[in-house]
Amino acid sequence: MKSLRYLNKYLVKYKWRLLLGILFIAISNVFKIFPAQIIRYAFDIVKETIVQYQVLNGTYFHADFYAVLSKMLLLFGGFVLLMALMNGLFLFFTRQTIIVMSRLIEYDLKNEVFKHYQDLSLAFYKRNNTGDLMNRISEDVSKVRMYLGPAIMYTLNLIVLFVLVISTMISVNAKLTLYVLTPLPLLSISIYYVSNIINIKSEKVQRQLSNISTFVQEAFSGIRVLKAYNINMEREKAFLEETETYKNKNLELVKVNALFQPLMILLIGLSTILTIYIGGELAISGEITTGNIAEFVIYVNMLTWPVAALGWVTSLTQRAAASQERINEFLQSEPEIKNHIHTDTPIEGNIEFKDVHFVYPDSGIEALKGVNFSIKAGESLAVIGRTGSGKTTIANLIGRLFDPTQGEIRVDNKPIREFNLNQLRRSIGYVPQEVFLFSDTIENNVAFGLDLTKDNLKAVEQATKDAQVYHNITEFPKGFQTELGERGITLSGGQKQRLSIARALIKKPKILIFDDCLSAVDTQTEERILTNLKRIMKGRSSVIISHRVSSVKHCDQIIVLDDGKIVERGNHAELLSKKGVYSDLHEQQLLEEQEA
Ligand SMILES: Nc1ncnc2c1ncn2[C@@H]1O[C@H](COP(=O)(O)OP(=O)(O)OP(=O)(O)O)[C@@H](O)[C@H]1O
Repeated sequence: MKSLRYLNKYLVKYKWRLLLGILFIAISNVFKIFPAQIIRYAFDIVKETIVQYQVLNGTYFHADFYAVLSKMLLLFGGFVLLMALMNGLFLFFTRQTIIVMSRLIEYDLKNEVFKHYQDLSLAFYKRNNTGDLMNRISEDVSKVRMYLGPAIMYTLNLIVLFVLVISTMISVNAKLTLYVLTPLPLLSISIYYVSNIINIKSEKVQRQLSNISTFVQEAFSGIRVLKAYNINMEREKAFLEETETYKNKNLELVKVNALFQPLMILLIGLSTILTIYIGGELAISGEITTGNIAEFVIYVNMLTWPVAALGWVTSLTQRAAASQERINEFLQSEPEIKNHIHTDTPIEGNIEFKDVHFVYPDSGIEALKGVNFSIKAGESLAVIGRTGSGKTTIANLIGRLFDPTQGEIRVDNKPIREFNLNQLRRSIGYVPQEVFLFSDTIENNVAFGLDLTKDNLKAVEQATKDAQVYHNITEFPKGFQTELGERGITLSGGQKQRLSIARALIKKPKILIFDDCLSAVDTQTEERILTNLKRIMKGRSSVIISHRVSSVKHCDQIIVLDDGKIVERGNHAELLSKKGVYSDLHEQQLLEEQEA
């Protein structure tokens, strides 16, 4: 339960709504109590006057007496109706304050969790799977909302009602009060157990539903592979198994749910029977009136739902506490990469790696083992090497997605940590190996956060021209407004890569990093992109990571990586003359090209 204390700051933020809610709960309950007393009064009047009415039978006053009595009862009826309406009105206000407060806190909490997610480092995302991250921001926050809304509302309601009803009941007859309230704790405890079983079973249903969603989502996004391997039958069978499990879990839940209502009605009925039986005895002995019995039946019925809700609320609160604990666990995880500098210093683009070592925290793999190089602003550096040699790691370290485990990275002759992290990342145009396009228009995918002003629209056009993808876009019937499906499935691999390049170029970055992003582009288009790059990147630095010699041969400096170490360095001509790894790679790729 301690974890829920975290939410107190939000309760303080919305204190006025909460206080108003409490006031409305109190008022609505007062309107609930009055009708019971009016009914008791009416009962007693009818009981007392019915004898007189019978005595007057046949006299002149008989009809008048009837008219007065029925008018009075009609008035009482009207009163009860009015009270019910007022109760309803204040119940509406209660929900408008407390339930709205819970929705506002849910909104704030979701935003807080998302903002924190954004600040966390890549290592955090490696450690936690996407499903878990999504669950905490959606399901867990919803469970916490149930505590802030219904749980708080029903608890307050119960407290207010208890004070009002029980004190009224005791003032009528303490003995009867004691007897009729006895089954209520039993009701509360049983509801607690039943709702716990319901919750456990619903969670199982929910989990199975997520399994089905993941299954279906993978089936859609991997549709090409599935079709190519023609394994429709196997997938259908697997899907059938998943839905069968879902059905069975749901049927179990339905069974327990079916128990819930009858159990409640049984226990409520038990209290009513007790009220009438013991109340009847007390009325016979003259301790209470028959009107009091009617009044008590109403009180007992008024109490049963809030008392039953107590069991439900306890179970809700326990679940909310567990969810909040999971949320807190994420909110308390600190980003490994911290930003201590909040002032912007213009970045020129000089980069220096001084004996940089890097070990991935989760796998323990030493991806870089003493890497040294420097790039002056305006120069281009190529990184070439076998798969797994550490090329992407260099890109990751320049963007401070990780910090080196040993050695130092300097930008403009200053340790990289002394730059505002946000500004550093804003100054870098990074084209990753795996292109990710959002389900949005081409225009928005390239502009990527920039306002679509007239100037920016021009820049989008220019960037796509520089990335050699403009003519592809204009060929689509909707041009730049073409919507890209999930992960851009309407585009070819090469088109996606070029769109991703355009997205980096539009930023006019001081440092441009191409991480093997020309692999799906033919050599002629590649040549044109690289020529455009020379023009755009004048005075800015570029890092081109590739497997292909054709992508790196024009760079000012080329480093060849092998198992995290630089094994050769120089420009294209120098490396060819060395007749080493680079020259072998060049020959091999020339041969492959000729064969192709
Ligand atoms: N996030 C990570 N967590 C743990 N280990 C990693 C991570 N990323 C890369 N590695 C490991 O670090 C080593 C270097 O990886 P890196 O991605 O830098 O290679 P690369 O040269 O870019 O390879 P490729 O050309 O295939 O992209 C590899 O052994 C890889 O398995």
